[in-house]
Amino acid sequence: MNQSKEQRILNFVLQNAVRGDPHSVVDTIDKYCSQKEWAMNVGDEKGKILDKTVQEANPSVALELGTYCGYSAVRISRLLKAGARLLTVEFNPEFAAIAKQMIEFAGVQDKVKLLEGPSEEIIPQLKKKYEVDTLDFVFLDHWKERYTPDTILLQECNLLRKGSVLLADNIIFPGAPDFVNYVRKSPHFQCTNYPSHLEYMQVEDAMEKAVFLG
Ligand SMILES: CCCNc1ncnc2c1ncn2[C@@H]1O[C@H](/C=C/CNC(=O)c2cc(-c3ccc(F)cc3)cc(O)c2O)[C@@H](O)[C@H]1O
Ligand SMILES: [Mg+2]
Repeated sequence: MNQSKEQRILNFVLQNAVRGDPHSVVDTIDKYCSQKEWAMNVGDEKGKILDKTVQEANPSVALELGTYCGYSAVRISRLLKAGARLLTVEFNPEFAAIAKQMIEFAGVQDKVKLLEGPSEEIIPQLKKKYEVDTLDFVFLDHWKERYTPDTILLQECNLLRKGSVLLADNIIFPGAPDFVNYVRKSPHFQCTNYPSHLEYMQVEDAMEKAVFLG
């Protein structure tokens, strides 16, 4: 049976990137998805905004919602300090299997824990099952209509602390209007908008940073 696009992306990385080199894995995925088949990785332009936000936050514990092929998991984890970790959540088993191989090939498996399941089930387990106290950084890149309910759930589960940084992809395209309204209207978040472009396209997009104020 013919391969999925995600399998083709992984194969291209396995054949063209440098094993153990997360930077080369990120660049190789960008090369494939800009030249051969578009895919919904955050990409290099928005990836640079992600990099800066992660470096500023310098998280000990980071969470990603929506692993997909593992592009941003590799991109984030390559910047983490020794002993820091990224928990990434993916509920599609095919995508989780691809991402697992991508993470291992990049050599960041000691920093990344892939949690397979829906975010609304995983988030309430983070404290007890995954020994999380609070989250220093959260990257939201899963289903756009889930950004708001999951942000509320993170607060209900006491997973945010004063200064926790949320960064959301696709604020313009496909768009997350209820999330933007929610965080910008909330007295508990200080928001910053970062205009950019949709991955691999000349289409306007943006990221939104929302810092939890406690
Ligand atoms: C139970 C559903 C909510 N909880 C969830 N828990 C765990 N994983 C979840 C998830 N939702 C979705 N996922 C996973 O996240 C990923 C989904 C991401 C959704 N992203 C998009 O739709 C998206 C879409 C575009 C896009 C842009 C232009 C266009 F023409 C078409 C698409 C660009 C992006 O950057 C995107 O992020 C998948 O791997 C999916 O399996
Ligand atoms: Mg996205």
